[in-house]
Amino acid sequence: MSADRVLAGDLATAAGELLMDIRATSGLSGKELGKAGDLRSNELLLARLAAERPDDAVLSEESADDKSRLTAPRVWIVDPVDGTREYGTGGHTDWAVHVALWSATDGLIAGAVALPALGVTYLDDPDPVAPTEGLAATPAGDRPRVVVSASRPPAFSQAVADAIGGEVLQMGSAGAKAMAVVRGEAAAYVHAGGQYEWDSAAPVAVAQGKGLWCGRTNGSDLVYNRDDTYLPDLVICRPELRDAVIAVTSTHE
Ligand SMILES: Nc1ncnc2c1ncn2[C@@H]1O[C@H](COP(=O)(O)O)[C@@H](OP(=O)(O)O)[C@H]1O
Ligand SMILES: [Mg+2]
Repeated sequence: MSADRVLAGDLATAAGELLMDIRATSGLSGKELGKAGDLRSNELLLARLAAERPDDAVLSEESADDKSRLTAPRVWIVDPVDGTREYGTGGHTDWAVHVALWSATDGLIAGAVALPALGVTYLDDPDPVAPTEGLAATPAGDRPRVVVSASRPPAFSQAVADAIGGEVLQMGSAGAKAMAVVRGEAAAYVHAGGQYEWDSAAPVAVAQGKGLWCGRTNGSDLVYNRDDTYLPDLVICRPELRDAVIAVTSTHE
């Protein structure tokens, strides 16, 4: 396994353990807990990357954007807490730590998504993931689920579900929703209306590694390490559903 992939996994796991510790011992909750978690997880990720990959650039949700990344051959794209709202709320499993590595020649070349509340970290390797529950409640039936943002569900959510004979399920965190597809708890994750590169880079690296289809809602490729980090829409789905999903999402722009 590549040393970069191992490092991505180690960093996401370590930051996730720190976040669990902060949540258990800080006495904070809600927005205050989210703020503390963002800050301390970011510090851990930046310190470890500076020590172990001093020549690489970093793009983090919680750091000022250093534009030297635009000419760097390798850029780590990290989200110290994805699903900050859910992290701050007791009892949620749908929040994540994202660590991805982008290369100027090959795009996303390593990625890890930790789901700390479930004690698991997924890597962008091709190893199969056994079907699991834990993010979503056990479904009543066997209809495929389309996971969408709980706070900002896209207007086309129900139309996508109808197109694949499925149902809509709201869940926090882009990483958790992407991992719900990886884990077989959902068939597709669709988003529109706003997001940034750090929200999707690591989830997409992992999902692509597992053979899922990832792209924009108009069917085009996701492009990372752009000057403007706004990357507002996203589809991650089982490859056989790609055409049916895009047929709906591409007409809703
Ligand atoms: N309309 C929007 N504009 C900007 N960011 C958005 C957004 N909708 C979702 N996001 C971001 O995407 C991530 C997943 O959101 P959601 O849980 O709603 O699916 C969150 O990241 P953070 O928690 O890292 O801020 C959230 O801020
Ligand atoms: Mg995020």
